[in-house]
Amino acid sequence: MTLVVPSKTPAPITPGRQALDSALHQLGQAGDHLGLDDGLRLMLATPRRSLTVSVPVRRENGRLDVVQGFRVQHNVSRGPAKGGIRFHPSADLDEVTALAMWMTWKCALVGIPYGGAKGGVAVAPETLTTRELERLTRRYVNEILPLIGPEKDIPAPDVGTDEQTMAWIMDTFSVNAGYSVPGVVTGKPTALGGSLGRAGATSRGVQIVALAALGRSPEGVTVAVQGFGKVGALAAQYLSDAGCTVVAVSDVSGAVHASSGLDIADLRAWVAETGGVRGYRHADALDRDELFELDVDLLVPAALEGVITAANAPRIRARLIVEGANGPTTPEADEILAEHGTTVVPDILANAGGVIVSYLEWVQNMQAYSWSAAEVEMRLRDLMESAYGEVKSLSADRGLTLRQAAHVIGVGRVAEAHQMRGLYP
Ligand SMILES: NC(=O)c1ccc[n+]([C@@H]2O[C@H](COP(=O)([O-])OP(=O)(O)OC[C@H]3O[C@@H](n4cnc5c(N)ncnc54)[C@H](O)[C@@H]3O)[C@@H](O)[C@H]2O)c1
Repeated sequence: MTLVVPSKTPAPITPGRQALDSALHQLGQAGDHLGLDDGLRLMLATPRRSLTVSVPVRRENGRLDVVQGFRVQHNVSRGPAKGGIRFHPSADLDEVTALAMWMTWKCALVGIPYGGAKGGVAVAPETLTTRELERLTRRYVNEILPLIGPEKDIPAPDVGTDEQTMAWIMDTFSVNAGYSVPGVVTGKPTALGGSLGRAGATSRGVQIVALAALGRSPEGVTVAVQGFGKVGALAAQYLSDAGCTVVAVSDVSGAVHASSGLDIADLRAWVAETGGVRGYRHADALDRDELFELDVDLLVPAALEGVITAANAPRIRARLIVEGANGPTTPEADEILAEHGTTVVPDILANAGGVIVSYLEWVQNMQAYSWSAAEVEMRLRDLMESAYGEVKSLSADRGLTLRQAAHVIGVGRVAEAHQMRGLYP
């Protein structure tokens, strides 16, 4: 059964609505497999709390702009809500709801005691000065203040936000509380209680599951990565460090290709200097869309959702796709890839390294204690490898794709929590 939840977004279909439709489709499939009743399906399809806020921001030239912001807590049956905050012009309530839903299943799948949430502000951060960005962040936090807190809902970085954004959030929340509350956000600078290993955690997790799914020596394995931000750049770096040959990467500025392999450290330095991969001198320029069709072994989408569709899936030659991004593959594309025998390691498993180390950061904050980088990485590796093993074996036992198996496990654990807690009143 595919669940249909009324949308606040009118036609035409937006990218956010497509993401929410995909998330509901995946939930519907898992619900069928688990035999969930309609009432429970409706509970799981419906966010517990959704807040839309207007965020006024004073620009440097004195003009006042007002942008929309959102915070959605999809489910809190297993613990406090957890999920990133995105600053991107296409952020809307549907997109944020889909991303929050995926967070719920992801936390349950990797066995950490959180529910799912997400936040977004419909703004292009690169068009704002640092001071404008700080004012916008603080005002947005002030608007969503009633929802967040270390025991209620803990934000983290996502597209367009970073450690600095988290520092402003932590400060704004703490000033309002009257004392320092490091546990209100994760992905903070280490100077404020951030965890060692958090910055590269999502990418490290991508590397761990990619190597497990390859099932052979990484030497000679060719890789293409879409998106060269926080997740994509370090995923490319860690895969390259492991012995893979990263032949192509793209970002919003363009795409570059070198059949003998890119020097990822050098390319990261180029991006730090120029702002994008475009024009990198030791590689050829490539059309951004061509990256998906390259004859590579491994494809890592690490930008935005809805990029692998029925239109380009038939031309994908990679035998393995590891989803660094959330929701990069539409359900129609998923079917085509499954028919072609392409293995897709789904987002809720592949990019769970970020929320795992966020959880470890929060545990350290709540205990006023810190672990070494090696301890953090060991715990991350343990949780990623055991979740991968569970998904792989359920997929083999029941003839499911890895995405279906991951959803059956994640949705099943949340459904069980609901059933055990019962319904109040
Ligand atoms: N940051 C995290 O810890 C984390 C954790 C789990 C999942 N994710 C997911 O990973 C994805 C990337 O997040 P991030 O934190 O790296 O964001 P980011 O803002 O740091 O990077 C996004 C990258 O995507 C690129 N991009 C945007 N549009 C593109 C296009 N059309 N073609 C090619 N590249 C394009 C940007 O230029 C940038 O390089 C998102 O789906 C996010 O939800 C992030």
